Amino acid sequence: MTERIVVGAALLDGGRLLAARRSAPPELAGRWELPGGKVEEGEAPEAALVRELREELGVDAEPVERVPGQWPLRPPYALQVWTARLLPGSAGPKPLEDHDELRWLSPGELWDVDWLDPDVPAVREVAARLVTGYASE
Ligand SMILES: Nc1nc2c([nH]c(=O)n2[C@H]2C[C@H](O)[C@@H](COP(=O)(O)OP(=O)(O)OP(=O)(O)O)O2)c(=O)[nH]1
Repeated sequence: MTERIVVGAALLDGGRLLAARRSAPPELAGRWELPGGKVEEGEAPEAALVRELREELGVDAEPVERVPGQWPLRPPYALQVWTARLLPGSAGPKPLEDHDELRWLSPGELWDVDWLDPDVPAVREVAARLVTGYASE
């Protein structure tokens, strides 16, 4: 079975990370994730990330850097994560699709939300980078 990639965005702004609460499907609703979605056939993952952030949150964003690692989801899917930032002039994120609540989490709040299980190691990687400050502008 060919592996299919789901991209998640660790959208960072002012040293905070955006978390999004899923509204569907029922088995995932209420859990928190990095906004994103499935990479389409022939699409680059970075392009999928930009597209999904526009569709789901109404923002103009750009990928910054791949977070090392890949985390298995329900086969054939696997999660890859990029840090991302809002472009100048972008609207602020709104839960337009798939989510019913958004939260900007400071480093001390990263574990206040109930992340989907596969996101936990990804958020841990992002947390290590937030603390060392490389993405905290
Ligand atoms: N977007 C996203 N999905 C995640 C994360 N962690 C995780 O387990 N998932 C799961 C939830 C879903 O089963 C799947 C992604 O599906 P999705 O519904 O977000 O993707 P999509 O927008 O492309 O959906 P669709 O076109 O099939 O409606 O991966 C995450 O951090 N971000």
